[in-house]
Amino acid sequence: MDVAEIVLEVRDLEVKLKTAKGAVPLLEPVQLTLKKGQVFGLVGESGCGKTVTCNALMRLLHPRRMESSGSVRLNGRELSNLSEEDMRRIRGRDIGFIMQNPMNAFTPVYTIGSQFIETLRTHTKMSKAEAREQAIAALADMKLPDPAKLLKRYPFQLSGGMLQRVMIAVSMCLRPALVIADEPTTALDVVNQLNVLRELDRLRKEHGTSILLISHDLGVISQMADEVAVMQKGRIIEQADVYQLFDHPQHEYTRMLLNARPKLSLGH
Ligand SMILES: Nc1ncnc2c1ncn2[C@@H]1O[C@H](COP(=O)(O)OP(=O)(O)OP(=O)(O)O)[C@@H](O)[C@H]1O
Repeated sequence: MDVAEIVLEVRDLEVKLKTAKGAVPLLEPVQLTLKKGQVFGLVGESGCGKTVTCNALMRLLHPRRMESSGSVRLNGRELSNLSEEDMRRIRGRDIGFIMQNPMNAFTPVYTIGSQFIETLRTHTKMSKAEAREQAIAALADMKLPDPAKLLKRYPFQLSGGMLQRVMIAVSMCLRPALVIADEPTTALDVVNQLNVLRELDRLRKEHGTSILLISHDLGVISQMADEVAVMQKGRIIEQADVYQLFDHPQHEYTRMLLNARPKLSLGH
């Protein structure tokens, strides 16, 4: 693989839970490599360690309860030894994050506009007016109607599907190299699921963003991912190209997940 193409390289990422009786492993050494513009699917049932993996990548684990080790490189830069301040700059600017429940991503007492503009200004030198213009353009790009009006709304005034698209607009606006999408469609109905997946796919194609897509749903993964890792009990048990994994699953657990998947189609 051409090194210049590698956006994220994770080596021996381990997480342990600190308990009174000693450290309990939550994540066995994980290896991941994401190329530019690639969608990497991380799949597995509830509690297998998907969220712990992405929190460890972003260094968002609770330091008193968990410890992690290993190497995480983003565009060649090692993240594991950066200061907390440098890491804060990277989150949001170089790594975008889309979470399962968009309502949790926004503070209920502030308008969408003030939160969007604040995020942009934290990471750039934009004036308020410039940030507002950028926010409007990003919302329009996500095909959200009347973006200027939308900025004046509060999160609870939007449907789940709209709010999820606002979150994608926020997380993609600064053109991060990597977006971590943790169950981005689980809280949505089927129509909104498809719309959100289509938008993610389009943004990846247009901007070459790499996406780490976390899901328990192999139907979603099959539509989006190029490469897939299957996780069980904190361990990656199988990893392959999406066609290889779906046509020739090696592990019994993968076969079980495949048999349980719902049918979705992006129409391509
Ligand atoms: N703060 C915490 N304290 C103690 N244990 C935790 C904590 N967070 C996660 N765990 C444990 O780590 C394991 C992995 O959890 P994780 O949330 O990563 O699973 P997941 O695959 O993301 O599941 P889901 O799909 O339900 O979000 C689980 O056994 C969980 O109980």
